[in-house]
Amino acid sequence: MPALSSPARVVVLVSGSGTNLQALLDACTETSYGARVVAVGADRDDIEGLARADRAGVPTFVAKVDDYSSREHWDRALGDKVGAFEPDLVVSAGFMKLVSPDFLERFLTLNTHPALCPAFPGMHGPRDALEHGVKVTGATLFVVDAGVDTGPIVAQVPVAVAEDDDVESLHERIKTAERAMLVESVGRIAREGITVEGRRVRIGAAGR
Ligand SMILES: Nc1nc2c(c(=O)[nH]1)N[C@@H](CN(C=O)c1ccc(C(=O)N[C@@H](CCC(=O)O)C(=O)O)cc1)CN2
Ligand SMILES: NCC(=O)N[C@@H]1O[C@H](COP(=O)([O-])[O-])[C@@H](O)[C@H]1O
Repeated sequence: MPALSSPARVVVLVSGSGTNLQALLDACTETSYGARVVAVGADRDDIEGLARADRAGVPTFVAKVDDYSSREHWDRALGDKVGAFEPDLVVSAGFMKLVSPDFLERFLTLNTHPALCPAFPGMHGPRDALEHGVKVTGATLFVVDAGVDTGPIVAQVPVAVAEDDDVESLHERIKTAERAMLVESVGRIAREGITVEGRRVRIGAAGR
């Protein structure tokens, strides 16, 4: 991996409430954290994630699939909007669109997912975990690849499923653990670097 800027330049992609984004924005107020959110992008307007960026004084952009003649054009436009901010790292945090191999060639992209990958990929991790009856689920931070939630794993955190959980209560508890994992991992990557060799991800020494 090429050396990261100092502080590392991070573009965050969101589709909804943006609590993971907020956790990163809060962490980035400390110079010692080592990263800076340089822009926030979304696939839709009028979401709290974009409002959080506005309040923090961080530039935003929107790329809606319907505004482009094809999914490929959308993906290229998204990549160009991201690229304009010259990120060291892209963090997909509740971004509900799959990105192409071309996008992933251009940017080292992390995604946070509310399940213990490879279990329960897709858009409904907490629901699928509950329906399956698992007693432990959690969250995974991974390097995005061309599959759906299949990329090399950076970090995972377990969360116990309670007997009286519904999808909302379980997802909220996962999100609390997920935010801490995301903030810790992105900060370490920014300060220490990251190496991805096949499916093995290492943060530290040789990664910068
Ligand atoms: N190439 C990849 N792109 C992304 C991944 C990934 O693993 N590989 N992770 C996502 C986030 N994600 C779950 O973690 C996820 C997002 C979206 C979908 C999906 O099927 N989306 C549909 C549309 C849904 C909608 O707009 O409501 C789609 O993209 O057409 C599955 C998993 C970030 N990107
Ligand atoms: N497969 C993608 C997916 O399910 N993403 C999940 O959406 C939530 C977004 O919360 P936030 O908008 O409050 O950060 C997070 O739990 C994230 O892992």
